[in-house]
Amino acid sequence: MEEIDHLGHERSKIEFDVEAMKIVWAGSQRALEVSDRISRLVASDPIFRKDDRTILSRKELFNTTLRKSAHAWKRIIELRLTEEEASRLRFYIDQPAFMDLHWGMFIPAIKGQGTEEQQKKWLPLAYKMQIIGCYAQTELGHGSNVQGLETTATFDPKTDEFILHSPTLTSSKWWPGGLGKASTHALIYSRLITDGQDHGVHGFIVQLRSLDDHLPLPGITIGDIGIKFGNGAYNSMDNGVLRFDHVRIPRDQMLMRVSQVTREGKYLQSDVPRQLVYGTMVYVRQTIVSDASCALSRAVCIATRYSAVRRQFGSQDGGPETQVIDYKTQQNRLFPLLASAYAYRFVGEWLKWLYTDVTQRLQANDFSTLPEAHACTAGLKSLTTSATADGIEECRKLCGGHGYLCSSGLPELFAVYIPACTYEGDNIVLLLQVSRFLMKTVSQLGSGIKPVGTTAYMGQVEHLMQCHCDVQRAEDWLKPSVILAAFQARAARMSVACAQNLSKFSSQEEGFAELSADLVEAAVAHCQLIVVTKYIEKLQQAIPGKGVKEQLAALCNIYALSLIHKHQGDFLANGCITPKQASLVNWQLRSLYAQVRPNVIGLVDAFNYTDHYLGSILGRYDGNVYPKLYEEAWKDPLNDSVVPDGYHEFIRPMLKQQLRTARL
Ligand SMILES: CC/C=C\C/C=C\C/C=C\C/C=C\C/C=C\C/C=C\CC/C=C/C(=O)SCCNC(=O)CCNC(=O)[C@H](O)C(C)(C)COP(=O)(O)OP(=O)(O)OC[C@H]1O[C@@H](n2cnc3c(N)ncnc32)[C@H](O)[C@@H]1OP(=O)(O)O
Ligand SMILES: Cc1cc2nc3c(=O)[nH]c(=O)nc-3n(C[C@H](O)[C@H](O)[C@H](O)COP(=O)(O)OP(=O)(O)OC[C@H]3O[C@@H](n4cnc5c(N)ncnc54)[C@H](O)[C@@H]3O)c2cc1C
Repeated sequence: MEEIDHLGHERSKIEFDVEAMKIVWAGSQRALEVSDRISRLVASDPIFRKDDRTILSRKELFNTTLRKSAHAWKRIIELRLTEEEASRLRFYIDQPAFMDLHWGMFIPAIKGQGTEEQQKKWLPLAYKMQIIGCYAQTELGHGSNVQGLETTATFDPKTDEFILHSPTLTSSKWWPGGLGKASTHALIYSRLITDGQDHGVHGFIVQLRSLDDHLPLPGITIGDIGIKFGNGAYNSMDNGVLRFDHVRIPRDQMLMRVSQVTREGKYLQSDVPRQLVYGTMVYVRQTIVSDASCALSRAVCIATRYSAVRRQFGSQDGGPETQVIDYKTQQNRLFPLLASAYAYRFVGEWLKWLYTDVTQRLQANDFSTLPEAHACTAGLKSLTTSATADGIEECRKLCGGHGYLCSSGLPELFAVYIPACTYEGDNIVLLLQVSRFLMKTVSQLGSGIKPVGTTAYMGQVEHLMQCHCDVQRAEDWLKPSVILAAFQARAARMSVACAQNLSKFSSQEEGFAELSADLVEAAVAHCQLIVVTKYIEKLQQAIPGKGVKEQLAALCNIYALSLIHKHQGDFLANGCITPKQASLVNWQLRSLYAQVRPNVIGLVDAFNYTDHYLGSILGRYDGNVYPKLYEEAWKDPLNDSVVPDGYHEFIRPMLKQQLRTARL
């Protein structure tokens, strides 16, 4: 049967080169080729099917995780996939699994915090999957406050061993992914005690389960922490609980790049900063920003395609009703999310560069950019995951009732995504780290230390405190210099106001506690400025392809102006713009929406997602929504029988009872 493209009319209107945009989104022609090839490989392999995920029991679901992971590993070896291809394979399989923590945290932690000797010993085993590792930091009683962890690792000089112990219930390790059922080893963060002295939290490699029969080793109690939010979703992951009862490990299993314990039990600190113990979190936070663009683009792709298919009201003379995407309210909710997906993509690319740069510097013992890398990864992780979680839910609402069906793909996407606001650092806790960095920057302004990198704008603080926005007409809002000036003035004024208010308190700590809500807002303003700046810088590069740069520029303006509109309270209260200029933002936004409207299907096609990856009937490439929704409904297990299983036991007696009552 001939396949009909229900979105063909939309595709015929596109004014730019979608294939060229696919390259921009993927990062390069080669990255697009890899992505395309691997996504098809996954879509065509029945072991990677995922359409039944929301109706599987927990045990069945976890079993599919094991099967998919083992099959993926087999394919990686058979096809000799490169690291980039393997990571794409993981992405398109699209099921959280213990492998994520093994490759994404256990291995990077050994690389970042292990000595050369330790890396030589452990990395080959981990690379060949002869051991499976997880990252066990969080405890039942403490997650955000890493310095408050309670697990102890006490050095015993008699045997040259550490004794790992969980002294209280709250010291039980709680949450680590892969810990519950799959991992054989863990990187355990625990307090180092030598000679009765507590040296704070350090990382230790600990074997948990036998490599022969997978049973827990003596002194170890271990299990899964239970069902999490939503059907399917993150329940494919075995987040675990772990307790130690005086478990002994050799001394050389403490990761010793940052500090060492000698054979005699002497504690030594190398000249690398203590914060490197937190280095794996910086690495993962950076990856989470790129992931945010993927999750948001996926939801936006579904909502955009469906909004072009769905029609409500407005039929003239019996003609078709209006496509819901043509309602200005729909555009005002959807297009800023589309723009955000692109914005997060570009800031994610930049953050990856920043992370690579700081890693190279650390290897050369240059630690100068570490505080900025920490602030940027923490802040952008927080900003992008919060906006993405809200954005996915908005996309569900943009799809009306059908968005609530699991077959729309949106409920599972939302459920799997929202913990990103919590893991790798609660988003508020992370923004408070950014605000500390900002307050330090402001306090150093008079001392001759020139702010650099993402805080360079603070160097013109005197100008930014009094400058006036230049906008007279709506089109003036299209000038990058005008947009940047407004965002810089807002960020600088909010930080300076916080710093001035902090100085009114007798202690810095008291001030921070009291003003934390304002400090978080200042941190958000700073992070939004980074995203806008990096998007504008991206547009200064050569971008080939007919109309591609124009579309990206329109989206950049939508991103920035929709933020000014949303946060106009900040911009107005700080005198960065006038009420008249705020209203011109809306005029310009409407005109930008009209400009991108014919191109939105092209802009989501450029993500190049397969129907398998999208996992959504509403987001199907061909837009053939209604017949497929109808077909899908009949596949529900409830429809296996016409009369439900409990009819004779529950429904029939009730009906007969009513009949008897009625006769009475
Ligand atoms: C088929 C398969 C085959 C192959 C697979 C291939 C690929 C798959 C691979 C990959 C997937 C990739 C990656 C994804 C992996 C996983 C993601 C998915 C799931 C997520 C799993 C979740 C894991 C976790 O959640 S782990 C636990 C995370 N925990 C936290 O984030 C805790 C948050 N708390 C903190 O970070 C800190 O405690 C704090 C809040 C920062 C406070 O710390 P502390 O009290 O010590 O600090 P102070 O405030 O006093 O600050 C002291 C000083 O230090 C500076 N600082 C703090 N942190 C850092 C840092 N990280 N770096 C640098 N500097 C730091 C701080 O600014 C202060 O500085 P000053 O003294 O100068 O002010
Ligand atoms: C799905 C998932 C996977 C995870 N995987 C892992 C893993 O693999 N390994 C691992 O070690 N951990 C893992 N974690 C744990 C995760 O890192 C922590 O849950 C996270 O760091 C938040 O810490 P918490 O739970 O202690 O939150 P809490 O700190 O208890 O937060 C509770 C509330 O208190 C607020 N709050 C806390 N401190 C402050 C403060 N100073 N100022 C203002 N407000 C504050 C927070 O904003 C939040 O609203 C995972 C968690 C989840 C949900």
